Amino acid sequence: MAKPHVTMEVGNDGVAVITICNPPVNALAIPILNGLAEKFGEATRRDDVKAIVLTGKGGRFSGGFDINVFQKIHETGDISILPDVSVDLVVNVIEDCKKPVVAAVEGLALGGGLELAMVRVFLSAAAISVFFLGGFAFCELLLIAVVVVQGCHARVAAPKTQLGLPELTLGVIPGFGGTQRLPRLLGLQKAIEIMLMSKPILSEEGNKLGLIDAVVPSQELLKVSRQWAVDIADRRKPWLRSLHRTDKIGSLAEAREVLKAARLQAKRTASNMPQHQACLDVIEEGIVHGGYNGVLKEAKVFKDLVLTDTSKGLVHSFFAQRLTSKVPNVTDVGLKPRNVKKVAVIGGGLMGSGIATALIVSNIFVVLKEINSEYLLKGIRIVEGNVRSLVTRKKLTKEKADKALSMLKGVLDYSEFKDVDMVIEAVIESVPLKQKIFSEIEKACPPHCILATNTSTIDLNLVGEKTSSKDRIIGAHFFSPAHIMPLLEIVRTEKTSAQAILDLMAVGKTIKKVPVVVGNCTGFAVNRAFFPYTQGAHMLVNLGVDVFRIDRLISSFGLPMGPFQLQDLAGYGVALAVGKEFANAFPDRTFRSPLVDLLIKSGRNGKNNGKGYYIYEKGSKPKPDPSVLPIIEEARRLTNIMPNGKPINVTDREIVEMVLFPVVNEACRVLDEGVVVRASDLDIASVLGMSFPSYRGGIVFWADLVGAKHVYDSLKKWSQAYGGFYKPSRFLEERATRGLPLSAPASSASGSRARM
Ligand SMILES: C[C@H](O)CC(=O)SCCNC(=O)CCNC(=O)[C@H](O)C(C)(C)COP(=O)(O)OP(=O)(O)OC[C@H]1O[C@@H](n2cnc3c(N)ncnc32)[C@H](O)[C@@H]1OP(=O)(O)O
Repeated sequence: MAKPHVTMEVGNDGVAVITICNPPVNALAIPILNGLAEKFGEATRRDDVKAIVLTGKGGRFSGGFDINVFQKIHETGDISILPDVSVDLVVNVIEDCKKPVVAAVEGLALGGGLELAMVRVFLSAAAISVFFLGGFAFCELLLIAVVVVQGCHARVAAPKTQLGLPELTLGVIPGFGGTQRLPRLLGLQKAIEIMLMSKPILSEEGNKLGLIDAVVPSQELLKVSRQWAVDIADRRKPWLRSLHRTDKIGSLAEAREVLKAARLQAKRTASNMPQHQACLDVIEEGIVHGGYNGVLKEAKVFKDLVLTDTSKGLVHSFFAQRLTSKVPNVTDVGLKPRNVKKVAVIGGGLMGSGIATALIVSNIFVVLKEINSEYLLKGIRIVEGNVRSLVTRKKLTKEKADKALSMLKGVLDYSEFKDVDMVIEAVIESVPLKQKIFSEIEKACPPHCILATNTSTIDLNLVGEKTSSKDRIIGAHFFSPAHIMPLLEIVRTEKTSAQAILDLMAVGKTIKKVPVVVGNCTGFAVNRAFFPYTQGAHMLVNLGVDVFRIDRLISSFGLPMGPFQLQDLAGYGVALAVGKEFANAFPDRTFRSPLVDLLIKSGRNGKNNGKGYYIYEKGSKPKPDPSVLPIIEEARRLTNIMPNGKPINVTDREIVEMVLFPVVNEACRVLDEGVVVRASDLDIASVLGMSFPSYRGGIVFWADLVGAKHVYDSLKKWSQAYGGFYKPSRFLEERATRGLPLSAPASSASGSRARM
């Protein structure tokens, strides 16, 4: 593959077309920034160049600054590798260039990519200044506010080009001046929305808002951009005169109101992430003290944020998610995914209907099978409801919803199965029933058909025991609600063929899930690692800690709700069934709490009947129910584990750790047994399947930030005080004593047993 580079071609029209070449997304890697500086310098100097068009190769303008650089900083702690001179040279040279520059934007212009394209609008004239941050020199652009704009500028875009500043999703803020320019171009409200929600807009909307000058068909993009550049150079099109624009920002008082509302919103939705408030501070600086000061503050804050744990976690999550699509011996052996056009889903309950919904909205034809017309009708109604709710939430247009529903066919027998490419069984968790279904579908389906089960606990070898198609048997473990939750665990046995895995991965991507390939064990990767989560919480309650305090602390840590509210939401039946499954599989480390049984006996079933740990009333938030306290007391009396009969005294931090370290401990076993290909797969699975906060990077990444030694020492101390539930695993002990991160590959630690 060619190294990242920048090309320049000068045409007879006097236009130099400068092209960023760094597939697949033309990330602004350091060689690209250097290349841009060089080519802009050359174009500025050459007499035969009168205008410049900046574009990206391969139909994508640029996906922004190279995120690998952030990762390197996180690994080494060396912030000096952040480009200073090169970035500045680029900006400075582009800025200083006295020739018109037109950005020809296609596909996407994100982050630094969009900021490059925006440069000329806001910046009028530039000079370089050097200032010092934390001991190293950082060249930065100074805007001279009083100089009338000499440059000119335009952005021409192809239809449906994505324009956005998603830097906050990486724990930083826009760092090439985006915090200052976007509000001036789009107005404060819209710019804040784009930055804080990291939500791109399309070129059509950008055109309406004034960010894009023209939207033209892709095949005409370069031609029109060249002509535009020539027209500006020849003064047929006006030179944009943009001093420090404030026309779209409004008065200071109005701006402050908008910022205040945004701050409140960010406090509610992103309380643990510093980049949101920081971004608003930087925007405010520019509004109150002018764009120049805003740019200076942006540069400083950007560098501070790159070093935060939040940025480390989010950048890790970014790469971890993408790494899941690389599965040794599956994606690297030259196989091609086969086309899956028609899928049969067996079972029209919540899971089956959710899966069917996910498939049809992605244009895959679905045959939904039930055992009788009453159940079938119910299933179809659920699918219709799911699709309608996607329309209500503006995730789907009405036309697409109608098309999706036309791709669903309900059936009561197997006659439609003769040409399906995949079956996904989603019936109740009963081994004999699943075995019967699998031996039937083996006969009813064509020989290439993949036979998948959505079981969340049953051993796949058992499911396929009565078939002779073991290579086609695979787990497709969706998370509820299946049409919304982004994780798809693909469970393989020793016999599942690489082709079947690859095909299911491709289907997963088509239906916009993140497929993570895992091994076959009780609970697979996510449920297995998280089974001690609820038990850890119950252990604490039985040790005398307040239920609502635990929930509050876990929510403040960043999970969407605490373990008890989650139990209310899922229903106690689920809690009991799952608890039993894990107690059978891992009796040595199961804590048996009588609390759920007592709650059921007292007529509670969580959110389902409006009575759980919380009171559920329509239209209001769940309220802690004080009448649950005597039931908890009864549970404590039965377990009798409080030392000297008195509640334990624990800090807030210990509470969070006593719930989550047992999860880390089980995650260690998952790693040790090779259930996941790599630790980062478990990280992303925990984020997407359990809503573990992505800004903490996932369960293993977070544990490594905390430190394996601290996790190990704590668990050891608790296991001595409170028993085997906390006993550190062999893997954790080894990593902690050898000073190795939990995420280090098995080869870094002798004795680890990778089984995949
Ligand atoms: C100073 C500045 O203000 C700071 C910045 O600009 S920070 C960067 C801001 N930009 C972003 O956050 C965009 C990040 N990228 C994305 O959202 C998506 O990759 C995308 C929408 C561009 C493309 O999505 P999609 O087509 O699904 O491809 P996707 O699989 O995600 O990416 C393709 C490859 O490009 C890489 N990539 C994408 N954006 C990248 C970037 N900005 N830097 C480095 N690599 C990047 C991915 O890691 C992946 O690599 P792989 O093939 O080795 O796994």
